[in-house]
Amino acid sequence: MAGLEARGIVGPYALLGVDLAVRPGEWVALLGPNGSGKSTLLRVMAGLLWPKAGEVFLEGKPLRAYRSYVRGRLLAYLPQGGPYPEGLLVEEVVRLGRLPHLGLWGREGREDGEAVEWALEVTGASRFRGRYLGSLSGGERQRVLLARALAARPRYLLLDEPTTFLDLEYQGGLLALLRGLVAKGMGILAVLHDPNQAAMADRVVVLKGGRLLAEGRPGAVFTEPLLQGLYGPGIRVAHLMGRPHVYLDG
Ligand SMILES: Nc1ncnc2c1ncn2[C@@H]1O[C@H](COP(=O)(O)OP(=O)(O)OP(=O)(O)O)[C@@H](O)[C@H]1O
Repeated sequence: MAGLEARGIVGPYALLGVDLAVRPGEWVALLGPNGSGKSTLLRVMAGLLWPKAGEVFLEGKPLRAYRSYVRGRLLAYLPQGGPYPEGLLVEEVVRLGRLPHLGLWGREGREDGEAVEWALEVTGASRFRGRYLGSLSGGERQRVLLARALAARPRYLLLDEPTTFLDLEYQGGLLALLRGLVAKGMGILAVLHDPNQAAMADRVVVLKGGRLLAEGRPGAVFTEPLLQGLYGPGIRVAHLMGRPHVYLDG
């Protein structure tokens, strides 16, 4: 079946039995308090950590049965932090995203060049192309790393707090970009701390203590009782233009 699916994931670390699926053309936001297991789950679904029990399926086949270059064509992952290839030029960093597509001799073709140009363009990173990654600000670097993930032209994109470091304009740009990618058929799973950003997704999944606490449309999941249970009594929810807006009542 088309999709990236985690079934009954137990361990490593905090995960106590989690089921989560993302389908092509769907944007799922993953939320939860610090330490609830979001990054761990993302890394399990990216094939970077192996669970103690349970299995991840990619297009119906166990993720561990894929050769890494085949998996790398289908699945891209943007981590939360480093290490970063600081000594590489931005264009070189983004070209790394094409590695799963290159043959034995690593020769790049027209399609590879086009994918790199497209990724630099849509992330607004073109103007940094000749600079070293290590010379960029945190937000600029984040856009380049997203471009590297997109350059693979993956079917599924896993993003761990992609809006961190971005100013408000680029946060909006990134969320609009995700919406556009989903409209073209990409499946996206993004860890987002801000419920207002998560409310733009098709579906939200909330983790607490390594278990799935709630899942569904943002408007159905983001209620005051649920959010207050997660983040404290100061959370309020207003509804504007059919979408929940979450704020702190100081
Ligand atoms: N390498 C590790 N060794 C031991 N414990 C770990 C390791 N990585 C994560 N953990 C633990 O697993 C739990 C979940 O961590 P994880 O990073 O998945 O949480 P998170 O929900 O992404 O948190 P945050 O919102 O703070 O990023 C935490 O208690 C963390 O300390």
